[in-house]
Amino acid sequence: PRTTDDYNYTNYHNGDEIYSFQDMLVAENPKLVSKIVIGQSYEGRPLNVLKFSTGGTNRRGIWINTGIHSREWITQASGTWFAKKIVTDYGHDAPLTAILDNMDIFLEIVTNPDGYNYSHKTNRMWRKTRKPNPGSSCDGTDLNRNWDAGFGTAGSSGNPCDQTYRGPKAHSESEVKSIMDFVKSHGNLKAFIDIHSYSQRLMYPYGYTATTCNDQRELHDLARKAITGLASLYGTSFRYGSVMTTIYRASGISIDWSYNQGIKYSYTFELRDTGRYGFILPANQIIPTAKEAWLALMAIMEHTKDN
Ligand SMILES: CS(=N)(=N)C[C@@H](Cc1ccccc1)C(=O)O
Ligand SMILES: [Zn+2]
Repeated sequence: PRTTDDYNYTNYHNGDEIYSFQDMLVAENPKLVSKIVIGQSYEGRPLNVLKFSTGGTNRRGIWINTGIHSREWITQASGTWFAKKIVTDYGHDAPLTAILDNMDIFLEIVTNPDGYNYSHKTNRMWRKTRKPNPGSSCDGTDLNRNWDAGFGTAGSSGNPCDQTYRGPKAHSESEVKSIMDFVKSHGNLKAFIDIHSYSQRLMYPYGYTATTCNDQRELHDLARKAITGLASLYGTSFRYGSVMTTIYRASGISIDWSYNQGIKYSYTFELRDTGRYGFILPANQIIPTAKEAWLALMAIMEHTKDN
């Protein structure tokens, strides 16, 4: 495709195609979109973050990432659709325009580029990174168990052959460390949203402990509002609540770390479906999935702007 208008959003794309989409989007919208390279993956791929900003200096920001688990292709595809939606709606949709007139949005679409490449070329069901583990024949670390929040406690594995292998130590993986460093250097992020698939859930901290987080009431009410908006489009139903109570104990997860950094509106999505297709969601569900999820994201972003 020569432009992001004739990019085919109804299909899945490999890492190179998504990276060229990102460059096209920046070139087409130089006053609204820029690309920040926050680091590189183990195999040397750039970790690209799209910044959507209408000005100001270090405005309050919203962080969104997709594709931490490479096989969850619906999330990178939705992230691509979100990026195009933002530039399309700015100046035309009043709620989105108000968000961007007050806040910046940071979107990392291919958060695990090595794993994503591997899931296209070699093993569709690959989840982790591609860094070898010394002393083991099993490669890769689970980027959603490597964060410095309850790291190494129950809810992750110390076995490199497990899908939830946490890595040798907290933020040992460059893909996690790069986001951590960016979040800390920015210092003014108010929302942190990590998008996964599948099982149709919207969750907030904590995963590493059964302790109720301080903002549980507000996060629960906002989650309910968000999934109500999501369901208004096609009737898709999401469960919601804390990670621990809604899915299972999970330690070293992104949103427990971001919440403990003081980013109150820390959420994680599990997009479609509930298991019929699982990670292999048919491409004809990409746009409906992205459209309904966008309604939930808008509810969270509007609330963040106003609080
Ligand atoms: C199917 S899955 N791997 N996306 C499920 C995902 C659930 C989860 C998301 C966010 C935080 C904690 C737990 C995970 O185990 O990482
Ligand atoms: Zn996942």
